[in-house]
Amino acid sequence: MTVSVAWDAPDPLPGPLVVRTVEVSDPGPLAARLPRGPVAAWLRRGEGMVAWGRTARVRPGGGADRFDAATRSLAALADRAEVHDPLEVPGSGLVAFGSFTFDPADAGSVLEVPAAVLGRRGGRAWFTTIGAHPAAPPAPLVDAPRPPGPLRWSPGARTAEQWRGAVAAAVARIRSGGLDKVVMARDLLARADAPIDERALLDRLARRHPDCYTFAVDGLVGATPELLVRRSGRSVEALVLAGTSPRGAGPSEDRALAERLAASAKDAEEHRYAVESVRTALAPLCADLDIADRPRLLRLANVQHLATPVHGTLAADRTALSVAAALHPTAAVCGTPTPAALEAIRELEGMGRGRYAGPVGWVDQRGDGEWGIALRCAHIDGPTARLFAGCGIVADSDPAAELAEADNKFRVMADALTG
Ligand SMILES: C=C(O[C@H]1C=CC=C(C(=O)O)[C@@H]1O)C(=O)O
Repeated sequence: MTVSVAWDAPDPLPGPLVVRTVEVSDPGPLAARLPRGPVAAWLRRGEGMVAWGRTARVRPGGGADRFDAATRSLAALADRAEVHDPLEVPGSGLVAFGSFTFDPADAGSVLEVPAAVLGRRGGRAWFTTIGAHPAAPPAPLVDAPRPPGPLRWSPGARTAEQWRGAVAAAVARIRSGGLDKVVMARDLLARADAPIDERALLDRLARRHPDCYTFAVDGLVGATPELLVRRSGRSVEALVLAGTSPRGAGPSEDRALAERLAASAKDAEEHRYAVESVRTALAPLCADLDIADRPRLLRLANVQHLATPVHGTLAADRTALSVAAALHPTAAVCGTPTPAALEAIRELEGMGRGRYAGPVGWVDQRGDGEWGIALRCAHIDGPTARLFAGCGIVADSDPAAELAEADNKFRVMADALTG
């Protein structure tokens, strides 16, 4: 396996990497500050970070150790960094944004160090420059992002009908034994007349989905509700999601749908597998681990989910990325048991997931960071967007209902693209 660190300056590395963080006055909505060019973002409820430019990029290739390979490259970079960071809050100083493939067999994972970062946490804002030359401080944008114009839509790897058939095949496989749950996903393609400006999507997503984590890393853009891990010192947190219902047209239908979700044995089963996969991964890493006994309801703009909060204390020092690596893939996106579910996904989905359903987020030089599961997202490549949505399948799943659920999940990105 190859690990490459590609610099936008000539090799070998251009002397020490200078990282400078300064406190700045409130910059207003972060997404509105992004200039044109490569961007990265992690935003929720007005806090988080936006980043631009590219000082270093690591492409660790495929393999189960792609997370370790990226971590080693980042550590080598941190070793030669000269960091001036008077704030020392999670995300200040040297920070990298990453997005990893769902399937260990797939190449395409990326960890990148931007040239400039604008962040806000707990009401304090900062600006960081990373690189041999200081980047320009954030200024009001002269080139406001343009939303995509008219789009042409087409099916991805499978038509709706074919995907329903794949879900039926997954149900049959579960009923025949050896597999308890598998998450089946599908993709959808949209094509614009001109390159899609990710900044317009970020702005819409962050405003419409304040309870989700709006993210962008190397063309993967979305708003995920699922927190794989937040690491702050020895403290870790996660929010496990699985089990979904639509939103109602009004409050009473909404409540009725929520009650049906809470009472559904099928959704409880889906959810239980996801929680147990997180417990199994975190228990060996934690000195204490607190997982709620019963899920609560998480209401989002287009769906409602069963959600279980998780809190723990790490037994030994580990970076946020290393904890994310230990957790991936949870049964919220793969299934139970993991190897049989991964095999079923490879055989039945008929597509490569790329970085959809993989960890996406950031890690700083202290090891703090936040990683979500890349859901409700699209891969933007020039004028094309490839949207993804998946659903947990258990023995009692109904393929038609799962198709409707996937359509609801597509809406997050479809609406961000269309207006
Ligand atoms: C796989 C996805 O959602 C997961 C997260 C929450 C609820 C899910 C479900 O109810 O099936 C999925 O496990 C997706 O949005 O593509």
